[in-house]
Amino acid sequence: MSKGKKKLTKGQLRRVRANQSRRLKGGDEPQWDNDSLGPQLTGRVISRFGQHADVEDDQGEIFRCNLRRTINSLVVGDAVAWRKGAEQLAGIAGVIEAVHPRRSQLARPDYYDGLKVVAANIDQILVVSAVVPELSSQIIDRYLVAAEDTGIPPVLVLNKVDLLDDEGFALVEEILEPYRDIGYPIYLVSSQTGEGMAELADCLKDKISIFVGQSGVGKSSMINQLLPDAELLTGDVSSNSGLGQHTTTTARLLHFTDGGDLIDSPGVREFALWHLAPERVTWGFKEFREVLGTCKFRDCKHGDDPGCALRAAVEAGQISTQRFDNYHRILETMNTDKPNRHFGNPLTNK
Ligand SMILES: Nc1nc2c(ncn2[C@@H]2O[C@H](COP(=O)(O)OP(=O)(O)OP(=O)(O)O)[C@@H](O)[C@H]2O)c(=O)[nH]1
Ligand SMILES: [Zn+2]
Repeated sequence: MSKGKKKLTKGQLRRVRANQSRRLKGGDEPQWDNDSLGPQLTGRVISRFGQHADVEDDQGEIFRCNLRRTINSLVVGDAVAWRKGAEQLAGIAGVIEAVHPRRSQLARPDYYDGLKVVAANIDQILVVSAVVPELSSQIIDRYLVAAEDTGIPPVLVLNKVDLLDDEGFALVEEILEPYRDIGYPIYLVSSQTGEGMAELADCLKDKISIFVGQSGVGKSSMINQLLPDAELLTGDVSSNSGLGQHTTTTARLLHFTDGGDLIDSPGVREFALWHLAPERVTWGFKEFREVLGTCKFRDCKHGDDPGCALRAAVEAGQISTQRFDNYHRILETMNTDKPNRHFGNPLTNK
């Protein structure tokens, strides 16, 4: 403000403030009066950016919408009630009025918001690993714990099986056996030769899935095969709308060729267990649950503690040694990673 400027009266100040807050909340966006809005419709948010969201209606048509100010959280995957405007206003086709209750949600740590929800109504998390560069049960367990924490069922996918000979297959089966035993579905695939991909497509049908896994395991190769239009993944819907380049960093919902949907975004892919308390990690090993609470000491660390029921179960062959060892290694690395635990990914150290 320049020095010579006259002070505003109280009324002027109030109006300026009201305008400012309206602007912050997207109040400068075009609004329809009730008469020019159609009947309430159902739809699904396939992309969210700033004060807008792209809503897909039941016929598969996409409409860019404003949000009613009463909506305080809206993410990709949300089921919404919305109305179409009589005509488009500045590229906006309608307004989202309400968000239906979510059956699941995925959050990631955020510098400003603590945990930030990034996607909703996900039915399954595909934990992708690969023969190359490395098949690590510890990395699988990290993702499984993170998935268990969300309550969204995980599915294991092992890619690049084209690189395995018979001996390799036997080794892989050995590593995967503990997961079969505790009931996780497992798909062995090659996105290169197509082996196992039809079965995987079947598992994706009628569900909203996300793919997680370390860089290089072949998520993109796999997704590109399963999607009708690979460029959609990095495509920028906003380029012709004048609304800026928001979509490359935001999560998006896309449709698989054989049915089912994918939610994809860099943020979602990086999802991991930065933020979990040690007890939650223990709980994330789902076969431990029936034994937990039966150790001799309530604060049992399940190490060398006397009367540890978990260790006894491992010794009795009820719980896999591989899983038990991974559990301890994960806790150790979480302890040493503490300073950046909330803002870095322990899987990639980024
Ligand atoms: N042999 C073989 N190689 C594969 C297969 N699937 C993917 N690859 C190769 O693995 C490498 C990594 O594949 P991407 O699809 O980029 O892996 P990604 O998981 O998407 O990696 P990020 O994009 O870094 O997250 C590429 O060189 C692919 O060609 C497969 O089934 N068999
Ligand atoms: Zn114990």
